[in-house]
Amino acid sequence: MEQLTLKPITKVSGSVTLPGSKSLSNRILLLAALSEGTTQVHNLLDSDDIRHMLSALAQMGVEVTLSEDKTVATVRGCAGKLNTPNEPLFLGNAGTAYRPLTAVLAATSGHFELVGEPRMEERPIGHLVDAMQALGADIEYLKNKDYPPLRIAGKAIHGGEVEIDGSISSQFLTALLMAAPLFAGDTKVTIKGELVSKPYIDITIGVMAQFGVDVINDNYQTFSVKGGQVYQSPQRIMVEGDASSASYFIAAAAIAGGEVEINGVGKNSVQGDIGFARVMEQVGAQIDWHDEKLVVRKGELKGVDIDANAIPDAAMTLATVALFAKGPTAIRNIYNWRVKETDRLAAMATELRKVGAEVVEGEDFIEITPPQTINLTDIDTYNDHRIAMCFSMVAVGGHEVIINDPGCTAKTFPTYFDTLSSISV
Ligand SMILES: O=C(O)C1=C[C@@H](OP(=O)(O)O)[C@@H](O)[C@H](O)C1
Ligand SMILES: C=C(OP(=O)(O)O)C(=O)O
Repeated sequence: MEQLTLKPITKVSGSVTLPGSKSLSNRILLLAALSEGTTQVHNLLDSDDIRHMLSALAQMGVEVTLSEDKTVATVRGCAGKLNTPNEPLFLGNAGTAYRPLTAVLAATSGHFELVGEPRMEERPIGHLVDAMQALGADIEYLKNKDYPPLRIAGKAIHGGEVEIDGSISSQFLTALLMAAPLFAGDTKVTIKGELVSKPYIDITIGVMAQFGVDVINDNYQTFSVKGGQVYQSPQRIMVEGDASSASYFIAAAAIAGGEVEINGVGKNSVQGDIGFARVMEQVGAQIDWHDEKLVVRKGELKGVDIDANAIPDAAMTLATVALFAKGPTAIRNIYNWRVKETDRLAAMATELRKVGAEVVEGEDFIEITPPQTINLTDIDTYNDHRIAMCFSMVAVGGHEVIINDPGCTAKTFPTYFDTLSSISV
């Protein structure tokens, strides 16, 4: 296994440009593919999760041309008509590819098998399949009930009233909303349970609007979408920088600044994870907010106690910032960390204890008390890009750390360690 030794970093300073948002990139690619018209997508993320969406679209006959650096894509829309692929669609561990494709393909004529990495087969999808089956979709589990892989016989879906459980992942509702305009009639979706990760629904509704489809959101309880629509290409669309990826540089500057300019997200960001910057202000970071960039400096850091349900990805970064804050940090209402790339609550607790922190791992929370001294250790990353990136904060805090399998950042940020090194002193 590859290992990366990060030497102690005494200061970070300079400027970084964020890669495009994963959440926006995969939503935009799928809607561009389903559209009438050709869409030029700028600042597309080049990472594993996006590659899986691109190869699935190619297998279904969608023409996509990529610039040499793979950040500009020209997508020739198929106006809702996809080909039956010859092989199963392999979607890695990309939730933003697997879940939306499940709903959309169930409403598109053709036969499809959706497969993924072993971990994908442990990530639930039953709430989405239940809702689609209630609408008449023909979706079959190929191994275990409620989990991928799936076989889908696409067919006309009539729409109507449907309930969906929103308590495990917002991606199920995102998927249903993205498919709903393809249904013959109108759809009204009612949420069962408390909807998690709400800001991702705003991203979905925002992107759908850019492709000409309105969603009526009644207080995150019911959502209405008109049927019988074809997405309309906006012709040119720009992917904002990735706000979850920004979290590592915000944290690094707060711990070891220097001054770091982070280009690509700012006060106008459409991504909920920009909320991490507000949390870091509470922790003690000094942040200047611009329209499309943040400038972050170090501060006196103190532990906070937050409900992180709205920012599940960026909140992981707070767990390693906690190592360098005064007093304990609590991150609450994050049960669904357990069903992501790995069981992130268990993995974070284990690795934080290895560096010396005192950790309480609850069913849906984690409390971290910083250690007196940081142990030199290697960090297991569980094929989870965010664990690898989060634990680079140990080096940023002035302590050598060894990251096992650093290549796992390829899921969303293949150049992460080079970018961190470019601002490290
Ligand atoms: O819709 C999206 O783009 C995402 C939603 C979130 O998942 P959950 O809704 O499962 O929390 C987030 O963790 C994931 O990285 C991306
Ligand atoms: C949870 C994540 O990914 P996915 O889109 O596969 O759910 C993530 O990127 O942290």
